[in-house]
Amino acid sequence: MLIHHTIAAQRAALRGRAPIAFVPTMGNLHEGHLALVRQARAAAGPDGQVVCSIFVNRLQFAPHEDFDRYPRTLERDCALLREAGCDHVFAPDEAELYPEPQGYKVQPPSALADILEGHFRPGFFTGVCTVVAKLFHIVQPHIAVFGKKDYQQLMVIRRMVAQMALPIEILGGETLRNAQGLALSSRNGYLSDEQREQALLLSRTLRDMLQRHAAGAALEETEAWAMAQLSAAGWAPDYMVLRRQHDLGTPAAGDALVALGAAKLGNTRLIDNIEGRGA
Ligand SMILES: Nc1ncnc2c1ncn2[C@@H]1O[C@H](COP(=O)(O)OP(=O)(O)OP(=O)(O)O)[C@@H](O)[C@H]1O
Ligand SMILES: CC(C)(CO)[C@@H](O)C(=O)[O-]
Ligand code: BAL
Repeated sequence: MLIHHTIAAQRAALRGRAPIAFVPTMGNLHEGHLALVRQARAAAGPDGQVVCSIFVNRLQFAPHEDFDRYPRTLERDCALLREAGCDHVFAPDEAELYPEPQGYKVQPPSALADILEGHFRPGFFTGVCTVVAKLFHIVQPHIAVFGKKDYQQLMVIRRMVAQMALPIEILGGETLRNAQGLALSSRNGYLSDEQREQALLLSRTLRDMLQRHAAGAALEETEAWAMAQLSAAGWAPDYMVLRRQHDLGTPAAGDALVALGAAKLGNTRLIDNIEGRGA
């Protein structure tokens, strides 16, 4: 496995073997990331190349968010990636990826990017699309793998690739959870032991939302119930909603559903989602 800190070195190293399968991350890797890398390895095949990028992208963080304290653990990450079958780690610093202020940006359509995560993190998806587009230009992958844990992000990237006619197949990776159901996330590292137990409420409530709705509860009633559950347990929920899987619009009868939620537990903001089928 090779580690590259410059765009030139990454580009030069990738000449030759195809297909290239790419997993973009912000580092501080856990089993969820490694599952995406294994998925990329399987998709690339023994003759292809797997690239994982590690870059904490300032553009997608608001000034009050956790950019500065986001964990940077490159050495440990590289050891895990080697084990998981990665061929190249692309780990540029900010001066390499943004040598001048990034004035050219990729702005996704409002209908998809200004709802849910984008509503509570204004500009987030512009930051994500800009860095992902730039990484795509550098790595030029044939395949890229994104986790379903960031459900809306996966959808935004799929639409970007389709509308921009990028020759990249986007694969979605299932959300890895711990034994109790908590979605693995780098930000779980901010939680105390007690908060880790409390954090289970997020996935449980999402699951309960799907069940309640399937049993006949109205959409608004189910969403209000979920918000109240979290608030009563001391969380500050941003949203707890049922949407249709296809485009995150308001579901109609028979649509395949996804329950999505984001909430703060103490100072830590967690997101999760669970796919299901409605009444
Ligand atoms: N539990 C998980 N299972 C599968 N994929 C995941 C999981 N957590 C994150 N990913 C995916 O890994 C990729 C990189 O995500 P990122 O580095 O932001 O990790 P993260 O754990 O989601 O961090 P954060 O706590 O910042 O949300 C994304 O495509 C994301 O959806
Ligand atoms: C896709 C990504 C690496 C872009 O910075 C980030 O949003 C993430 O880790 O999900
Ligand atoms: N996992 C999505 C990246 C972020 O929260 O900034």
